[in-house]
Amino acid sequence: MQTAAAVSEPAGSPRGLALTVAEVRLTPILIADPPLLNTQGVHQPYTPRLIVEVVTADGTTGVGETYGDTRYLDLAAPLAEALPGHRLADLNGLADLAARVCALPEEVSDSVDTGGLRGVQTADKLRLSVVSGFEVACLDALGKCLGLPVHALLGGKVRDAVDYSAYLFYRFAEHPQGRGESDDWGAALDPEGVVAQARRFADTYGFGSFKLKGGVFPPEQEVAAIRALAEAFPGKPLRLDPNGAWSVETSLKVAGELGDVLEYLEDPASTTDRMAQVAAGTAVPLATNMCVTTFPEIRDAFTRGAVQVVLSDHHYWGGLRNTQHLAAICRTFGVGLSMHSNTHLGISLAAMTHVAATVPNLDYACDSHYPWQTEDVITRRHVFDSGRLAVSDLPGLGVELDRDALAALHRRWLDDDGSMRDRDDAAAMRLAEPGWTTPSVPRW
Ligand SMILES: O=C([O-])C(=O)C[C@H](O)[C@@H](O)C(=O)[O-]
Ligand SMILES: [Mg+2]
Repeated sequence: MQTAAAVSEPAGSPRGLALTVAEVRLTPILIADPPLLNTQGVHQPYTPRLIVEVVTADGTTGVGETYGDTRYLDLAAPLAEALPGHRLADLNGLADLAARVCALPEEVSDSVDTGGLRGVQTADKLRLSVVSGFEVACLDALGKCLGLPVHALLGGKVRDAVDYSAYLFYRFAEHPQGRGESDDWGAALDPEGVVAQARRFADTYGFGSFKLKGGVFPPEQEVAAIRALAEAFPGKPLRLDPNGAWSVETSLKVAGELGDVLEYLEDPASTTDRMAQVAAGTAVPLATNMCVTTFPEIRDAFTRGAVQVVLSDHHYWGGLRNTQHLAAICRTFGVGLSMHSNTHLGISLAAMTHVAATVPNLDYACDSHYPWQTEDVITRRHVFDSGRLAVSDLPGLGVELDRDALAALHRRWLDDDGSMRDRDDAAAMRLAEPGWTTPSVPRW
């Protein structure tokens, strides 16, 4: 085991070498995903992720995970090539290195694409999403070398367990045209289906708060589903997230109808401007993982009171340390903080849990898609107990790569004809509803 002093060893010394990246492995994979509905369409049967491994000169391996669509892979490749020789502890240098070596795709500029479920798509955000996977891998390796858990490298945990929330989706029983894997959840397309799904989440994982992904059906149907949840789970925190599908007027109407049971309303309307108008007309807190997903968006949104809770996603924000910086800014402005989740595996869930453990102002139970993911690349799946995950004190992230599982999921990626390698919920929906296109917002 290395000592903490070894972090500052000269790079050429034997101990310094042990803390230096010697090799990077990138493994794109496709993981099974159920037919979950959102305002853009339905999840494809398989979704891409990228697994990052950094290997030190003494053979220690650290793992990270991030989005795996082609545009992320294109940026990850040159960073992987440039990383050997980089010191694990030089995390600040990672983003600089990425800025130097990653040529951005031509179609991404700093001002394009304000739509989509992941908020703006700027060049910086795309690159930071890639950097996040490398940062987590370096932290995992560093922790293993030093015998310290990642939360200790981030300054130390302030809690021993992190609360998660049940992430409910309207869903089909099967993927359109019977593609992909089957499961036994059945369809959830009405309030009864949503309550049954919530009941199973509560019974299996002990979750005590519930988020419903909305923007799928006309708002009155989703209001009815939230009312049904409130009746089935009296007093439990409830959230509704239509991913910006509503107008300001519709958002205010829903806030008025559900104000007594909602913990917060998540991205009822798209854009900071619309969110500010909604916030001005309701006392229901507004949360976002769409209009504040980058540092440059913070000032406008916070000074206008457009959002009361930021749902951080360490991938978007550039890693675990940037998430801590975001937390400090939120604290300064009196804005709440929690965590967003997209389809992800156990490496990212471990990373989320480590950073969440270090943030004093983590005010709400975090989102996680993890219960929907039946496949993983770690040897022991995370287990929610009473809706919480214990914070690991093992060195690094505390997870171990399952090489057989990784190889099988990579094989699926290799065998794919290209149709699953970039997430496209609208394309998947067209198989159920020919002619479907991504609805423009506001949809209602
Ligand atoms: O909270 C959110 O907005 C999300 O998690 C966005 C995701 O893309 C979600 O809508 C999904 O996976 O369908
Ligand atoms: Mg959201």
